[in-house]
Amino acid sequence: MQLQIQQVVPIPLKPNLLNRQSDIWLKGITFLPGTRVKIKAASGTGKTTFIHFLYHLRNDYEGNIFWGDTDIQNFTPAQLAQHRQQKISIVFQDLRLFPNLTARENIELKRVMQQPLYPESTIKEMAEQLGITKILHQRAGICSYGEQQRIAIIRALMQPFEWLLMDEPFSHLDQENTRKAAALITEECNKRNAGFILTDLDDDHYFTYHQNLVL
Ligand SMILES: Nc1ncnc2c1ncn2[C@@H]1O[C@H](COP(=O)(O)OP(=O)(O)OP(=O)(O)O)[C@@H](O)[C@H]1O
Repeated sequence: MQLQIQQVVPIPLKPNLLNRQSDIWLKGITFLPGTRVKIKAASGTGKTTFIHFLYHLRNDYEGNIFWGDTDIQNFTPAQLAQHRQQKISIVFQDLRLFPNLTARENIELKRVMQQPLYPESTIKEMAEQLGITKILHQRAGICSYGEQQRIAIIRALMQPFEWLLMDEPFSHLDQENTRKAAALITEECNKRNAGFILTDLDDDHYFTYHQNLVL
């Protein structure tokens, strides 16, 4: 499924953005299926805002966002729910784990929210790959931010998707753990022929991107 952004601008930020150069705001841009897109921008320039527009958590923008042929504003609640279960997955910047559930329960909830894509054993396999097996039984709320980030990444990989949205997904990880997480994400996207959109403050060398954009 291709994604098209047409002349999008956040209404609250419009006065500030009109004087800035951007590859995305107020532009026409297409993200082809299965491609890897990096969006780099300084703090406070709208990365989270843009990701929330794509996931339809916010709609205070002008312009249009098309997932395939459908303007996201025209999705019914049922279509949006199905879209989020089958077509797009997300790693939020603020992670949004349930603090009183264990790491495993947070991931398991996502696994069973639709016809499960993977057996339960995959949770342990991915946790081993990312080095968080020991905290799977621990409440997410007492896990370190780096551990929580890895839980959120595995949770996002538990469901089917054509696009994975990731908002500064490695901000609490050291280089070695980022390398491992990037390898797992690449493997999972390749299995699904899926694309991803990743935001970050700086350049990185963990992926080869098809599009490298500045917000
Ligand atoms: N609903 C809103 N109304 C008005 N301004 C908002 C709203 N939401 C966010 N902003 C402002 O929009 C700007 C961009 O915020 P956003 O969180 O998208 O930036 P960001 O690039 O993700 O930042 P960071 O890298 O620090 O996480 C900020 O100045 C923020 O205060």
